[in-house]
Amino acid sequence: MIFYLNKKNRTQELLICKGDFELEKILTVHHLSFSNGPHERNSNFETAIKANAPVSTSRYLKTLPAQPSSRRPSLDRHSAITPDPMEEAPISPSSPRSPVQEDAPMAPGEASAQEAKENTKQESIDNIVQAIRDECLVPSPVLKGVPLPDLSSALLLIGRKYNTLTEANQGLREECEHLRKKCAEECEPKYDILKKKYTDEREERKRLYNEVIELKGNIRVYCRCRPLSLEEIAKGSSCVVDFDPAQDTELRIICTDSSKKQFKFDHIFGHKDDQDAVFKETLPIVKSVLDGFNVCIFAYGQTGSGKTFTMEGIPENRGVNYRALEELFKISGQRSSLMRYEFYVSMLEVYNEKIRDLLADGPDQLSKRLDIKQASDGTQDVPGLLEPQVGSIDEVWEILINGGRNRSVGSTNANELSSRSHSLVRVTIKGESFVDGQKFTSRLWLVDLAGSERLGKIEVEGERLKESQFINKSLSALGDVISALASKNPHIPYRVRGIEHGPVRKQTDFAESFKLKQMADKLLQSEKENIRLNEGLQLMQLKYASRENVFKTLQDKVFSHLMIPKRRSLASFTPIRGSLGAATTPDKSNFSTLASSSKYRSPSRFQAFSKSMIPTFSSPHQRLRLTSSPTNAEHLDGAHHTTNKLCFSVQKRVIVSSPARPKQFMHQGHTMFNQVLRGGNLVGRLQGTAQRVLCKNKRRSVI
Ligand SMILES: Nc1ncnc2c1ncn2[C@@H]1O[C@H](COP(=O)(O)OP(=O)(O)OP(=O)(O)O)[C@@H](O)[C@H]1O
Repeated sequence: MIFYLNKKNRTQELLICKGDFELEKILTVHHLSFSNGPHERNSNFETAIKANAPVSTSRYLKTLPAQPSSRRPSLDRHSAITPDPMEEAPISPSSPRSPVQEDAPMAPGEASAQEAKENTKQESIDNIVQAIRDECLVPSPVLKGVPLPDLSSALLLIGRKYNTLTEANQGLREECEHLRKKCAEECEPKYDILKKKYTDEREERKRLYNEVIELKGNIRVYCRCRPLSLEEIAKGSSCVVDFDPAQDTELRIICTDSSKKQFKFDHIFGHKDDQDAVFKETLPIVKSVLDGFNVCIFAYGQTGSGKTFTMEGIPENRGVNYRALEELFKISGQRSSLMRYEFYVSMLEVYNEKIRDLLADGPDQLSKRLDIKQASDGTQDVPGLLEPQVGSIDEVWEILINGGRNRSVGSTNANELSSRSHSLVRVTIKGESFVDGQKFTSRLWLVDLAGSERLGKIEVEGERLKESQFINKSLSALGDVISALASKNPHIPYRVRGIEHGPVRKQTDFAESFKLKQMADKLLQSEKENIRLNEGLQLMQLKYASRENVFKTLQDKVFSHLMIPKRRSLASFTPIRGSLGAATTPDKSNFSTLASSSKYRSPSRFQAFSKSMIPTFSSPHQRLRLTSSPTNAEHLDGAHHTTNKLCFSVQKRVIVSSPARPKQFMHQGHTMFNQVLRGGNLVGRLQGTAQRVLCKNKRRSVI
């Protein structure tokens, strides 16, 4: 061991080297004085080292190197510990000779041996220095410039560098602490604001996303036309799809009778569109899973149309499943400072109406029957389904490959590797926000359905036939479900009525929806018309009520007029029988009977009598028309002039010649009218209208 001192101010550093010059550690020694001789120095060393580190001081002192003068550390005056000539020789075999030994005369052989030893020593020192340089604790460029033999200077430089760095480090620590405090003081309120902004922004993004989805329709349908296979080309088959790339939402299928059937989709991919183009369209909806939305993407179509190619793809041209998961991992990496995500993958297939776990190991596990159960939160689950956690896309790919191997496929004449089951990949995502601690679990379903098959065309039998029947049955059930969901049918023919689906159904026939819209418009129109007619009717009723009232008042007046001042003249009065439209001849004998009877004197009796004699009219209009009609006039002229006159006089009094009366009638009529209004619970608007009608009626009467 070698000790060197690097003294700085009142703090000194003890550089402890292992072996020859390999720096082992640096100890800080406080208030160490070396000025009073070696003994004191030794004891000071011991004290200092004891105070700083659990090391054996005597051992250190004994191994203090006695270097040749030429190589003795030329420490500066502050850092020098010169070896004590009184000390015993170093124990270390590698230590150089002591200064005492250096002065003794040597034999020539001994000298050359000594020289060889020195050279070896020098070599080892060089190696050590080189090692220090290479693995230097302080790789200082200054140190690299130090000449090799000047080890003490090198160590000194290391020490100095160390001190400087320690000071700098301390300074940086303090500065860092200061900045941290300042940052906490200044940024905490800003952080809260930012956090709130972030939360609001996220909510807004969710809301907008929902709106977009709503506008576009939750169910989006894309169509992909695969290119003709080599086999089809060889057979001379031609493409039955008529598709204009400029109009990427409309597609026509050429039927066998050359007629065309038109279909509409959200987007149509032609045979030149690759896997990437297809995936890009699904990307926004896939991304939404990371915001907590449940998503299902499924491929549906006839056998051999390219469903498995689209969903699974091939290793050199991977499909939606792989790309979706790759994207999810990518985005989760980008959001790693804000969110923590966990991914779990399951794979299952529905084969002949049985659920099989495709990730199960061995035939026993694979044949284990699984069921769909409704969870307490209303979601559906398959208890017992394996759901390994995945941390990277490579793990996912491995799982997809393994699961795919377990899938039931068979050969039909429509597709050599036809899927005989519906395959489902379920990705469960558990997310947690670092900002507000919000947690969610969402699911992405990637479904490759078995192809619909025309049994006559694919000519299957036995097991394949059974499979085909199951496939077609389940697809038809799915068709019913989708149809019911899309048309908002109250009865959904499967369990899951909680599904939210968008208001827009892209696959809808537009002509049909236009028809429906027209019908709805008509209905609305007729409802409006109905309301208008009802209002008219009420108005008419009011009119009628008010006129009836006027008529009643007139009638009363007529009879009171007849009864009191004209009693005598009534002797010549013959009541009119029957309707005025066919007015009867006045009958004097009747009147005589009436005049002599006691009934005559009683106004009420008279009223009863007159009511029976004077025809009633369905409306005041009718009465007015009647009294002034020429037919009536015919009956009222000649011998019955008095009666006629009376009639006219009544009319004249009431309607023409009595200016005070109409006002009074109007008041009475008004009061009655209000009563009618109240009785009929009619509103002020009608009241106003009716009042106008009443006045109008009155005016007409006066005229
Ligand atoms: N877009 C495409 N480009 C090139 N080849 C395709 C494309 N789509 C499908 N193919 C090829 O057509 C063949 C049938 O496709 P695939 O097996 O995916 O059909 P499928 O609809 O899944 O049939 P099934 O319902 O019987 O399982 C495969 O050989 C596939 O590689």
